[in-house]
Amino acid sequence: MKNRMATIFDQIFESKKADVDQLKASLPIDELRKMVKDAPSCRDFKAALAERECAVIAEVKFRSPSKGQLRTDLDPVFIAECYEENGASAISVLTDRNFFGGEKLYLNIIRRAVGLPLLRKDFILDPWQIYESRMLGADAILLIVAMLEENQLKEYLELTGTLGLAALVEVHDREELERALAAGAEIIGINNRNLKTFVTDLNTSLELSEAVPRDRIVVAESGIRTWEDIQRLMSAGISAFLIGETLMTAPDIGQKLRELLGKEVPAS
Ligand SMILES: O=C(O)c1ccccc1NCC(=O)[C@H](O)[C@H](O)COP(=O)(O)O
Repeated sequence: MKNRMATIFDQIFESKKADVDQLKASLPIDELRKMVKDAPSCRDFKAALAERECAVIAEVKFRSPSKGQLRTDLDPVFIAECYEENGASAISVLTDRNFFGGEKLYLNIIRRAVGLPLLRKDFILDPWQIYESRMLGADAILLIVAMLEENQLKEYLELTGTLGLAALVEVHDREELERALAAGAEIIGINNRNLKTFVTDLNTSLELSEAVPRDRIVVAESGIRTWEDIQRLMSAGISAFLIGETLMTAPDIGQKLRELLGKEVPAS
């Protein structure tokens, strides 16, 4: 990982690396590579974002490092169906168990229940996980610039494309954005969450999106709570939004999603 001040990513990196090392020992990458050949084709994540004026990637996320447990009724399929019925463009599925209460199995069961493209939200440190994502039923993966060296980012982006997956390349600041653009990222996620304080600030997306060429898709990530937030981001030309906590903590998930899409006025 690149040299910088310690953040939550350092803890996640150590834990993830230990998991991946164990997995690689039990299933060598060459075996996994052979298995991928029989995987069904991917749903088009990028097109799903591009075709709407306001595209929400709705996240299935039961726990977070910043807020702890978000929801106790753990029914990922019910939540995904609710997202699809109420206008989501894609679904983000947390598969990290240790920090986010996710499961890899969720990708498989959600894929069988809905027709939307699925983003595997995890911490990718090794090509093994990219092949694994394809096997698990993901249509797109998250590549976090802060967790990857320059050559890794390029290599992983290339492999992602070769396997038919899309990549959401996540940045937190100007320097990471430049690295993402130089690596050829087509979908740039701008994360509004400060990794040291966990405070979210939509100005991060507003400011950094100005430096993204118009032929790339910008996804504003984290801390989006209202239709007004979305309108503010849309006025800066952003048209895709990754939303977890606001949906997962809502008493009526479907209603909250319709509100975020401007299809329903919030109850006062
Ligand atoms: O969600 C967290 O607390 C968190 C902490 C540290 C690293 C990453 C974290 N979240 C990952 C995400 O990118 C969010 O799940 C995603 O952008 C949705 O954010 P939100 O709508 O604020 O749940």
